[in-house]
Amino acid sequence: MQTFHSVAAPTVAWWTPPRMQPAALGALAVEALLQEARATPKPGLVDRRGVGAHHDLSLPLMERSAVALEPHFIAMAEAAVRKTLSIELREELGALGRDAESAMLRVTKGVNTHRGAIWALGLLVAAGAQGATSVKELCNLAGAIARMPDAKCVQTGSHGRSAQETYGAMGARGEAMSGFPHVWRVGVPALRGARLRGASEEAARVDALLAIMAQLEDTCLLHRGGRAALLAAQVGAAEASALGGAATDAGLQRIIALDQELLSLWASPGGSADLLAATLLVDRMEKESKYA
Ligand SMILES: CC(C)(COP(=O)(O)OP(=O)(O)OC[C@H]1O[C@@H](n2cnc3c(N)ncnc32)[C@H](O)[C@@H]1O)[C@@H](O)C(=O)NCCC(=O)NCCS
Ligand SMILES: Nc1ncnc2c1ncn2[C@@H]1O[C@H](COP(=O)(O)OP(=O)(O)OP(=O)(O)O)[C@@H](O)[C@H]1O
Repeated sequence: MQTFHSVAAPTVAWWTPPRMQPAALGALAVEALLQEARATPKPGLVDRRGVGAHHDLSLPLMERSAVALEPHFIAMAEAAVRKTLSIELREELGALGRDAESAMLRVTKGVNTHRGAIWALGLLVAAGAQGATSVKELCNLAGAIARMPDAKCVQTGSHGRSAQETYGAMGARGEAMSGFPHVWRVGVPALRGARLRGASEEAARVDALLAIMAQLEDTCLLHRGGRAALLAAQVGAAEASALGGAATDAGLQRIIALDQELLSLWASPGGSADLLAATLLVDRMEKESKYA
């Protein structure tokens, strides 16, 4: 008769992926900003073709600004390694974010190249440094940090605030406090869906931008061109996506027509561009953390 010996159950060691290091997070944030700025064609925005609806921006300026932000993203990640999730961390990130804005303005001689991006990518880098790895975890944790009060943040007038007062738009703060829904629910699925359909990497990035533009209440558009500009951008982006996006001739034609519409309205979807950079960053962070 066969005897059965009891076998000790194997010890299950919970494997947690190693956290990404601050230097790596800073480098990925800059890479995402460069990829966003260079992605072409983007309606109304700076890209490799030109300056879009901007008199004070250019691709070389966006690139210099992005590179100058690297030590600031690293400092934000280091703060998030040192401190637990707390108001102290929120306040330190706020101070570092304001330092990063000052550095940006020094490099660009006063031009706002990356204000919204410092906010969004700074929060996401901090979430990565705290150990979040998946796209959803990163957005959730960044949202939790954004929802904490920062007593040291002095509220000054901004275009986003005036769009909030005039149109009730929640803007960059609202997007972050809601856990970046336009990144994990819209941008990342659009980026990965386009790649799966065989689009080139650049076309997939433009398609992710279109998906975000079609849904976002972008305070850059509202501030420059009111509800008419926001509607033109949302409808045009949705139509370009429906026609097949940047990988198809019909989609490309609609993108170029939208570019013309936005230029005639002197309007630019800067918030959507920031969330494209955030999308590219979390997409990479999730992949890198699997092998970190
Ligand atoms: C929250 C910020 C972006 C200010 O927002 P506000 O709407 O008042 O200002 P402003 O109009 O100058 O900039 C908003 C920028 O956000 C982007 N944006 C616009 N609409 C949206 C949107 N719906 N979703 C996301 N981003 C958007 C645009 O690029 C725009 O330029 C930020 O500058 C800030 O206050 N930072 C404080 C420093 C801080 O706490 N940092 C912490 C972590 S880095
Ligand atoms: N490729 C890009 N082209 C243009 N803007 C971008 C791009 N990528 C990101 N942005 C975002 O758009 C914002 C710039 O938009 P805009 O020039 O409308 O803002 P502003 O300086 O607040 O306003 P204005 O120039 O009307 O006075 C930046 O904060 C930046 O984060």
